[in-house]
Amino acid sequence: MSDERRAMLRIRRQLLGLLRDGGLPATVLFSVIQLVQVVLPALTALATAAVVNSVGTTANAGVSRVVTPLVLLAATLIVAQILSAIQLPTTLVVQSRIDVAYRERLADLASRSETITVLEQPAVQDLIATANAEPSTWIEKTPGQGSTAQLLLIVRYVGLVSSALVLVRFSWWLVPLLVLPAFAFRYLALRQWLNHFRIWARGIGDHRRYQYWSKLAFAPAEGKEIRVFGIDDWISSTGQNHGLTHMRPVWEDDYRAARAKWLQSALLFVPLVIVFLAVCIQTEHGRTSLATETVVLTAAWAVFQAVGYTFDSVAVQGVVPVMQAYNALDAALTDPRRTESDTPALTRTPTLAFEGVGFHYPGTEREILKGLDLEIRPGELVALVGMNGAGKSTLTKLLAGLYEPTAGTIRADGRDIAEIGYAAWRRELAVVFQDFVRYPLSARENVALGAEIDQDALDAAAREAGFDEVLARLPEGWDTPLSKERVGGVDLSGGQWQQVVLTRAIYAIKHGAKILVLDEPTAHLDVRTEFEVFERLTRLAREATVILISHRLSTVRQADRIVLLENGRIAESGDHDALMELGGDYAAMFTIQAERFQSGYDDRVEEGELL
Ligand SMILES: Nc1ncnc2c1ncn2[C@@H]1O[C@H](COP(=O)(O)OP(=O)(O)OP(=O)(O)O)[C@@H](O)[C@H]1O
Repeated sequence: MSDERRAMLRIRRQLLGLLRDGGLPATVLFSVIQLVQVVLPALTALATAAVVNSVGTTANAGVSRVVTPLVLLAATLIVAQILSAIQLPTTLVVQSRIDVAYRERLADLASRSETITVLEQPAVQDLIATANAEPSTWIEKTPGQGSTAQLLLIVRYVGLVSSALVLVRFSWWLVPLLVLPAFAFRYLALRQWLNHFRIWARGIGDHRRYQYWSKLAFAPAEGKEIRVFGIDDWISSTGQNHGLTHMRPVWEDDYRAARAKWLQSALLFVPLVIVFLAVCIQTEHGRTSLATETVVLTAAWAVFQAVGYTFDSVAVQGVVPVMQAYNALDAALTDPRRTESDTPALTRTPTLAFEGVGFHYPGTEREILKGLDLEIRPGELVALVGMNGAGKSTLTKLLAGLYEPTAGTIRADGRDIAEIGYAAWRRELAVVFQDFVRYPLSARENVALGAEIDQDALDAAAREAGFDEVLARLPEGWDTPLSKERVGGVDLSGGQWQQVVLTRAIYAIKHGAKILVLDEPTAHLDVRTEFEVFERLTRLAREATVILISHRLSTVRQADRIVLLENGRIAESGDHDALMELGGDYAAMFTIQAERFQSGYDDRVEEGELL
């Protein structure tokens, strides 16, 4: 068996396995409906034959002979109606349950990698986009649609066997006469579909561009510019051009396919006509009954229905790229060292030690950190300063275990944090990144982020982050959604958002986190608010170690220690007075900033208040 076939078989098995997620009752009901539906044509054939048969004998045997077959026929027709009525809702329930479970597994998979190194690879991002299974085109299918289609493909063979069994009772040669052309019909129809599929997919780039340009007109931000610049005609014609470039080859293929349909039609009708004529001639000569004729013709048509239906195969094809991407992600994101533990990694605030830490980002050569040594004592407030691009944020990402050092080790009380296990280690940290996420959730949810709600601790954290004043102005206080897109929601300013994430970090400390890492948490705050927040952080440092990155040297001067990062190493380290006395780069940077303040650069600060 070729590798391609083996891979396809694996995906088919996987799709069938997904049916478990549909829930037992719904999946069983779905399967029964499909099964009954495919054997119904054979049953209908038999019931119809029984009716036809009984009509001929009524005169001799009385009305009762005809009632039973009629009831049988009516029952099959009623069952068919009932099944078709509940088929759609059952299918939707099964499909959506499978999709929900699949997406949960995919999210689990994405968070399985301890570091974000793999996630940053463009190839992995492409896989994630495909595995996400959000069909934006008719050729793409979700795992739920694929797995129900795969089940149907199998069930249809049951339909084929039941119709073949009915036929074989009358004449064995009817089976190959009908089944073989039916498979040939299926082969041709599928080939045509797959070709259509390929042509459609080839122009996917133009299709996406068409979608982009078509949506532009409705987007509020772009809508502003479109109106101001008067470019609506240009936008719509550009979109249309992409649409036409994509669709022209597809339409040409449609015409070609329509012209080639005669062969498929011949495969469908010639055997049926032969069977029809053969049965008619036999009936004519009294060798077979009208009832037999009815059965044979109905069952013959059912054979074509069972085999000739290709949409299920097309649906399975539509989910193949999704499952391939999922399997590739599964392999790429499996981290053999992952440790799962609910117990806290540390019992007390540890001494942190960066020992000869070197680092370059994956896929790049440039050393961002070069043999960096730094020790941070428990409860110390360390300010990390340096020029743009010096590697300050990189250092915090290494501390959070998002990347692993390419040289050296980071230790907590002597233990390598990689050995502790990053998941357990991160529970000891509260981190505010520069590019934090603004969740469209309530203020309370934005702060607690899934942690248990302790309202007193939330209020205290809000006070310490200076967020309490903003909260007081929010229409629903803690319950106010922090997004204009939510009903009753509000938009916060950049500085107010920073107060939200600061509150989140302080709340985490109140819930046991032992190290607070703040990457420019106050850059958007006005100088006075920043100063107040910093003062509160100084008090917080008694509960936890605080590592703070800031460019405002006037604010960080109160830190226990200021560490200047330069060329991937620690260039200067000490408290403000010691570094000023040293007269190095820190002193120079501080003097420049101080002069700017004194010359009235920021009139919100009273001279001398912060410096
Ligand atoms: N994901 C990444 N992949 C490759 N290079 C990166 C990545 N993130 C950052 N860098 C590079 O690493 C260097 C250090 O960046 P980093 O963000 O650590 O600096 P920083 O000291 O925090 O700067 P700033 O003060 O501007 O925030 C920069 O040159 C940056 O371009």
